[in-house]
Amino acid sequence: MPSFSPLLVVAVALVDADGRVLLQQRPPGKAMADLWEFPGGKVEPGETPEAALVRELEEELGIETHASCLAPATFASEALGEKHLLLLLYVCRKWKGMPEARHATALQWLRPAQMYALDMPPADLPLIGLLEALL
Ligand SMILES: Nc1nc2c([nH]c(=O)n2[C@H]2C[C@H](O)[C@@H](COP(=O)(O)OP(=O)(O)OP(=O)(O)O)O2)c(=O)[nH]1
Repeated sequence: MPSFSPLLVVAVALVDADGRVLLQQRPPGKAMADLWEFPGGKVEPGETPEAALVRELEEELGIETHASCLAPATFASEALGEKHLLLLLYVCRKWKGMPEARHATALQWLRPAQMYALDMPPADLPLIGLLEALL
């Protein structure tokens, strides 16, 4: 019998005043180590996607934002091992604080077109063109 076990993940394109987007590098020892990703993470049971993203941004980058500053942009849908990843991507242009790499190996700001040169998770690749058109 076919089964569907969704993994709900939220992520964000933080966009600065120059139209550049923040990516973070996943740390060694984690799944997809060293790949460049949009900040975010799994939605916990009982959490709204927006609350999860506000929480992840505080935990991972030490920045503060609000659900009203998160604009839904697009999504990715991709098999991931036994599960199926549903990644909701938001755009955010307003936050407080300077992002710092609390969990990631490194951070970088770059234009969507520059992302093609980086190693990113397979689910993220279709998102690049969409961000190029959007930003
Ligand atoms: N944050 C993020 N995760 C992504 C992206 N692309 C992608 O395939 N993923 C996958 C990698 C992981 O399987 C999953 C996110 O899980 P995670 O382990 O990073 O989430 P988390 O921060 O809640 O971490 P943890 O508590 O499980 O350690 O989504 C992306 O651009 N950003």
